[in-house]
Amino acid sequence: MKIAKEFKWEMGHRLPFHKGKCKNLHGHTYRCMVEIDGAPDENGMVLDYYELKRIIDPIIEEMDHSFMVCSKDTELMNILKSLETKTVVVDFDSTAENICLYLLDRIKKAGLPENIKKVKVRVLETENSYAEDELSLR
Ligand SMILES: Nc1nc2c(c(=O)[nH]1)N=C([C@H](O)[C@H](O)COP(=O)(O)OP(=O)(O)OP(=O)(O)O)CN2
Repeated sequence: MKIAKEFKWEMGHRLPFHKGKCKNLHGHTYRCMVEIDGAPDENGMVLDYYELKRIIDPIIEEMDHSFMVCSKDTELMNILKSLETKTVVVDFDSTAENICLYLLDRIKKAGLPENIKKVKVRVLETENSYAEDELSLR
């Protein structure tokens, strides 16, 4: 049985390697759908939506109203440091695909109950495009 919940955050980024407009500093209203797959418990719940929110919200909160920057983007790292603005420093370029893998890793590390066998994350950068991947937990 699968259940899912959608989360949303505002975040700036840039893709320094990009030949088009995405090399510029810009932001998105990101959305992600977190889907978990497992056996329902004796109350008929795979996981209480409240519990799912309790696990995922802190990860989303770290990114909300921040600027995601790759540690190799030294020019931008220095600017963000001088601005003393909220940043999320990562070791990858902030493509939707990489953010999706990042979220899967963070969710795995946050820990989900034993009955959850799989987690799937879909990251939407715009209304019209998404990246999605899934992870087996057991
Ligand atoms: N495979 C990927 N392609 C692109 C990514 C990405 O993460 N993975 N990212 C970008 C840019 O960040 C860009 O901001 C988003 O591009 P795009 O979807 O083309 O944005 P638009 O607003 O122009 O498009 P809509 O049609 O409004 O969705 C580029 N490519």
